[in-house]
Order: sequence, then C-alpha cells, then structure tokens
Amino acid sequence: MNLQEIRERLSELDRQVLALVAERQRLSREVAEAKRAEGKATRDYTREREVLMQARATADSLGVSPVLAEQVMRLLIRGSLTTQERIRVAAGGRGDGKTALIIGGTGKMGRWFSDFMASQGYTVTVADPARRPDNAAYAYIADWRESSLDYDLIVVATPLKIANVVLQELAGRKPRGIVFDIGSLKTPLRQGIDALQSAGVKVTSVHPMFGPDTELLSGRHVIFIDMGNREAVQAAQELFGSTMAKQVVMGLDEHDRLIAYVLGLSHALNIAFFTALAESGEAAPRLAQLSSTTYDAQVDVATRVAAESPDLYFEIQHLNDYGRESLQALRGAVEKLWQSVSTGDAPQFTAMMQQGREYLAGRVRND
Ligand SMILES: O=C(O)C(=O)C[C@]1(C(=O)O)C=C[C@@H](O)C=C1
Repeated sequence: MNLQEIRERLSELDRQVLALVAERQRLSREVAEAKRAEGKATRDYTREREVLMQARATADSLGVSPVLAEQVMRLLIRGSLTTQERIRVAAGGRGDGKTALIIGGTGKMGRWFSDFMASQGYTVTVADPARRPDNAAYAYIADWRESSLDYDLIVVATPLKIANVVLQELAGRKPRGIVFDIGSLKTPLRQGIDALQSAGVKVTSVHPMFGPDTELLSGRHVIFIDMGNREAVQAAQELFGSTMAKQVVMGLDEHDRLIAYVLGLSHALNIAFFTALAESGEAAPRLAQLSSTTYDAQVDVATRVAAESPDLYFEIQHLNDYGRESLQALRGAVEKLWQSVSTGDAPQFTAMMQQGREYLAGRVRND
C-alpha cells in the first residue's frame, strides 16, 4: 500500500471507530432509562473501574498501550455520563408549568442557566439590555424593571457590581417566586440579599463552581448560601437534584473566606506567573519556545486565566471582603521561599516541600 492507500484505510477505520462510539452512546441512553426504572444512581464507580480494567486487559492482549485504552475509555464514560445526566435532568421535569426569569440571561453564565432551566421544563424569559438570547425559544425583555415579576423563579446572573443593585431593587418589588443570584462572591451582595430577606422574599444565593462551557456536573460543586430561608435553599438545591454535582451549603462570610483561596489565590498565582514571565526581559521571547512537563502544565492553566475577563477577575480580587487574606498568604509564602533560597536554608525549603506534600495528600480528590 502506498501512503495515499494507507490513509484511505485509516479514514475508513476512523469511521468504523466512530460508528461504534455512536452505538455505545445509544446504549448508554438505554442504561440511563434502565437505571432510572430500577431507582439506581447515574454514576457507578464500581462499574467504571470494571470497564477500565477490562479495557486495559483487552488492550494488552491486542498489543495496544493500556494507558491509551484507559484514556479513551475515560472519555467515553464521560460522554455517556453527560448524556445520562441530561436525560435525568429532563426527566425530573421539575419545571413543568413553571416560569423562570433570568436577569442578565445573555451573559455566559446567564445562558448556561437559561438552557439548564429550560431543560427541566421551565418556561424561560431572558432579561438583558445587552442583546437578545440566541435561542428564539426564550421570551425576551430588555429591562427586567418593566416586567410584572410574576415568575416562580428569578435568577440574577448580571456582573457582580450590578447584581447588588438589582437585588435591592427586586426587594422593593417583593416578587412572589424564589430569588437567587449566581455571583462568584457574596460579600459584595450582602445588602441586596439582606434587603430581599427583610422584605420577606424567598431568597438564597447560589455559586455554581464551574464555567459556562461545562456539560457534565459530576465532580463539580454548587454552593448554596443559607440566608435563613430554608424553603429557598431547598428549592435551589432541588434544581440540581438530578445532576451529579456535589452540593454544599454554607454561610455568606464562610463562602467568601474560602473563595478568597479557591478562586482568589489560584487566579493571583497565575497572574503573578505570567506577569513574571512577560516581564522577564530578554528571556521572554526565548521562554515562549521552551517546554518542560511542569512548565507546560502551568502555562496551560495560566493561558486559560489570561483569557478570562479582566473585569470579572479584578472584581473577584478586589470586591471580596476577605480577598486581602489570601493575597497576603501568597506574599508570605513567596517571602519564605525567597528567604530559604537566598540564604541557602535547605532544611526550610525541604520543610516547605514536605508540608505541601502532606497538605495535598490530605485533599480528597473526586473526578
Ligand atoms: O454501566 C453503567 O451503569 C453505565 O451507565 C455505563 C457507564 C459506561 O459508559 O461504561 C457510564 C457511567 C457509569 O458510571 C458506569 C459505566
């Protein structure tokens, strides 16, 4: 066979592989129905382990790398979990006959929420002065203030700075439905949420810990802030009840104290990393060509951080009442590292490495 013929054969095989993937996806839909009928959870870790072990053994016997086989199978399992989660959410039908207003609904997370609510059967109205929703199935108003606010659910998905004002204005209108924001920080929204609570509105606050491109919620967290209205917290939790997201309930201050590390520290570290690289003088252009395992992994994360909205990322640093705490911790850690390296203090350096190893080992992973 010449090169052209081999490539044709490869293309044919790729088509067959994908046809089998499609067949597997179809079966995974059937599995979803069967598990629902038997009252079983979507995710089955024991079965996943079996599937992976089997794939490794089969690959080995065929002379294929078991690592490659496992990677492929992990992607396929992820694909079937995504399909199954969607089926569950739709079958839950929590929104049948109910209405939802998504304020800021054409922003990135606003769109995610509009689609998520619609997939549960809610009739969605999007309010956003910026633009109409891409999906013509949603009703649209430019200004939510012109709405009667007669909805079962109101989601505030505007930028943080505006959200506090929107929540306060909503409090003045006392809507009958559940109200929650989806901000990454909660301390800047305190007045708005408190105003709704005082007005007797069923209010809570939700932080979906994932980006707008997320399809599968398994392994993701959703935080619910309990502001004293249990009914609102439960209603918001139920919306995620048929997903595989982990639900965490906490207080408003605790949320921002933790987020200062989870988001604030990790963003800050990456901003410091790419700033140090970009300002490394003559080395900068040459560094861009180099690679090493750790460097590439870090550059990968930093590239994603650099692509995010500067406005949002500044808000996450600046508007958090507890934001300075984690930045100070970062400064302290860099200073400690500087001390040990510049004075040749190997035991101090080793102690830092050891402390990190122990801390990270204690962190339970779930993916
Ligand atoms: O066997 C199942 O229960 C499936 O849903 C299929 C499957 C798979 O793709 O192999 C997907 C998700 C489960 O966690 C385990 C396995």
